[in-house]
Amino acid sequence: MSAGSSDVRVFVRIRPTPHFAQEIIRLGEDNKLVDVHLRKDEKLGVVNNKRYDWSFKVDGILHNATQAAVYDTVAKSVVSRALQGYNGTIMCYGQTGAGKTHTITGATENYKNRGIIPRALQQVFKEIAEQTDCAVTVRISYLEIYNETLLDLLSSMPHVPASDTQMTIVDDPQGVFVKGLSLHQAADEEHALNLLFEGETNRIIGSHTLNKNSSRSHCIFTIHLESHSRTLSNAKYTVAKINLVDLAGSERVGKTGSAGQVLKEATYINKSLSFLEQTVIALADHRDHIPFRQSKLTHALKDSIGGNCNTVLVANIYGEAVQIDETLSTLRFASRMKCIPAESIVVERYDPVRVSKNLQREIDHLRRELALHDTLTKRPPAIYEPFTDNQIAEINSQVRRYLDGNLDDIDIINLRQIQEVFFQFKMILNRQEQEVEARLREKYTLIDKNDYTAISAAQKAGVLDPDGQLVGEVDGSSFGIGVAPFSSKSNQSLSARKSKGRKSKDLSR
Ligand SMILES: Nc1ncnc2c1ncn2[C@@H]1O[C@H](COP(=O)(O)OP(=O)(O)OP(=O)(O)O)[C@@H](O)[C@H]1O
Repeated sequence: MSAGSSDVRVFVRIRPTPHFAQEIIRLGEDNKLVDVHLRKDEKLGVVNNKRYDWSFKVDGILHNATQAAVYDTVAKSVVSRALQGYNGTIMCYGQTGAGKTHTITGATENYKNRGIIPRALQQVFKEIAEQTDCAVTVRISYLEIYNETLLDLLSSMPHVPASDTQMTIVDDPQGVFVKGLSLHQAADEEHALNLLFEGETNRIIGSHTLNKNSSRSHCIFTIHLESHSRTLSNAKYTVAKINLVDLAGSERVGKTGSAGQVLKEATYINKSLSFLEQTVIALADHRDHIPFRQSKLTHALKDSIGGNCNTVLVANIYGEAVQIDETLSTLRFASRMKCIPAESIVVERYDPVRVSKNLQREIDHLRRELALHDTLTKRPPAIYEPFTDNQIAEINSQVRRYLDGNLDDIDIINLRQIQEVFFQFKMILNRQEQEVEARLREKYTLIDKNDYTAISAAQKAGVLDPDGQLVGEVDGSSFGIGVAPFSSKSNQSLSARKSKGRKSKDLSR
């Protein structure tokens, strides 16, 4: 497991407009400061509690930036690091119509204006082609969260089995995953782009005053990368994912003129974004409890916001004066995201097939090594295979002869033979104990030494004295205290004690 430092990084992207409110929104010369200055409301008087100035520190401002420049600034390093095994998330947040979908997906009809996802796919396959030491498998999934329901945007692909069961978000020690979401292996960039276009056509889009193509859902396009070494003996491999998140935009329904279904959707969107904000505040405050499970969105993003992930937020703002409340709200969210701690690590896994092959190779090597030593020291060769029935019978016979005094020593040959000798000793001992017990039962009625009722009855009958010693016979039967099975060690001594004296001759028969 290796670590890499990566705080949550935050960029502000401003949607181009001829009416940019430069008297209200001032961009720092270092391109890292956004100041918002509101004109004092004369009607409220000179002294009032209303705040008029804000300053937001970010990692970069993308003003009039091309799609290519946005990609290089925001995404390039996240993708490169994902190919080294670090999880990455790029998330676009902002009011409706501010340019989130334009940033993350871009204009599909215009190659120059393609967004982060198609560019990330291009970079992934380009870098994979350049790698000589690793073989990387790319898989794609595309999740939509619409009105708190999980939908698979790639379920219409061939080979995806129809499923009646609802998808669920599962917390797994290896990360959060969506059970039931289809994963599609993509052999090349073209194949991966087809998956993106397929998912795009299935997205739920609505229309309102601020955006005629407004996303009515949150969408997470995930590139799953599994990287195996080309050196076959190397069993380690890494798994990483890049989540590209296009959030639905917050909206003031009065402004957007939403009604009916679009209004219902807006309510769900605003509610889930409010839960996202609460989660971000809890993470930034290092609270013990983070309310990830409050909504599907926060649950699905549980391991994608900070923590073990290179997380980048693009805060999309619409820089017109009339949108300043929404801009302020987006910038506040952005500055909270910036406080979330993150330290991504590469989690290495082991390929069980390669591990087993390596171990077999190691065993073969050690056997050859041992055989060489045996030859040099003129020892009998070690045996690695299980004993045959004949070999076991021979060892059993040796042990018997040893116990009977007909064999002085059992030659030690190897570990496996020692284990078999011990096992045969145990078998013979068990069998002898059973025989002894059977003979005792012929002579005695054995009483369980813990069966106090039976012992007391025997004492009353006068066959056992108060110390448990045998004193007589009842109806011709002798009594002894023992327990079945007789071989139980704790009781054996007592039985033996009972047997001694009077019946030892019988036992030696
Ligand atoms: N940087 C930009 N350059 C050119 N056009 C842009 C830019 N940002 C946004 N647009 C245009 O603005 C319109 C709205 O953008 P987009 O759909 O991306 O907004 P959104 O934030 O995703 O909205 P919603 O939350 O409603 O889905 C689109 O027509 C888009 O092409």
